[in-house]
Amino acid sequence: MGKRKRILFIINPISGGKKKRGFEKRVMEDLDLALYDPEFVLTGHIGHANELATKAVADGVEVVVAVGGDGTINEIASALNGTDTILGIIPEGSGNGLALYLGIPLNERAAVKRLNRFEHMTIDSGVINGLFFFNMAGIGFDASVSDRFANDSLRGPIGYLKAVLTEISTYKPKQYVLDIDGDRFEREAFMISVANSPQYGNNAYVAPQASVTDGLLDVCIVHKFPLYTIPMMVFHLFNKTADQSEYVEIIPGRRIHIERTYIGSVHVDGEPKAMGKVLDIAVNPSTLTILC
Ligand SMILES: Nc1ncnc2c1ncn2[C@@H]1O[C@H](COP(=O)(O)OP(=O)(O)OP(=O)(O)O)[C@@H](O)[C@H]1O
Repeated sequence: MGKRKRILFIINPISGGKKKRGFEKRVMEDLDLALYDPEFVLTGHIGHANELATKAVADGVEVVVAVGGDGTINEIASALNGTDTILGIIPEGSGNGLALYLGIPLNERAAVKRLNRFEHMTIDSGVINGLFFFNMAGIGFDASVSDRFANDSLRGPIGYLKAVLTEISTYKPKQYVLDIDGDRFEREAFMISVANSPQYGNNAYVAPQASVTDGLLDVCIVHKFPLYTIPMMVFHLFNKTADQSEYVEIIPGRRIHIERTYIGSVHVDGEPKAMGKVLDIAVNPSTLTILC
């Protein structure tokens, strides 16, 4: 038998509103212990997963598994990005955008068993004002939603829905100037998402043509739309046809510069981050290896 691979499970105890009690015991039943030598640790605060993953990389751990949602994945993947350490995902979030896109099962046991295949792929990452993202970053309406969601104790898809419905009745479109690979665009937008993967989470596809391996980010500009078109917009989102909506414009690019008229939240893989009026975004091709 060859040397077993060190695998560290970093568990977010609050993500997705699930407690994850007994997680370690269940993993020990399903993980291939001839292949892996597992360790487990719980996160205690925001940023802790990043600290733990940075240490794991330095210690030569071969696989670090994010047990949580896109925020937990972001913290861990930011530490693994550009290194040889491989990311694993057990989706326990509210949206699970990257996991759903990669086809990782939402069922915990199935996701653990899938780690035993040790099949992996290398994906692109994005960077916005120095912060990495792997799924999606965005400004406007969706950033306001992530701000509201982060400050609400209700997690899970119901928590998201509540944040969306509260925000949609009051949100006003804003002015933006964009430069995408040297082409200038002036737009009034409801929101602008910069997509590495096609979906936010919960199978809501804002940029259906996006790919995590094409060396591009898809800039998805959602224009002001009349309220009566909301059912149609929602249909497009879940039918993977957002690019066919007359209110949606999608422009792929590698280097994106956005100027806005206000400072405030930008969401980075669903987590709100305070940023200024100027946003510089770029894609880094093939930087993160993930078990899938
Ligand atoms: N012990 C903890 N207490 C409070 N917050 C924590 C703790 N550990 C991690 N966090 C923070 O919880 C936040 C939410 O985590 P995560 O994004 O994984 O779940 P989610 O928001 O429910 O799912 P998704 O991003 O898929 O919608 C992250 O910002 C993370 O830093």
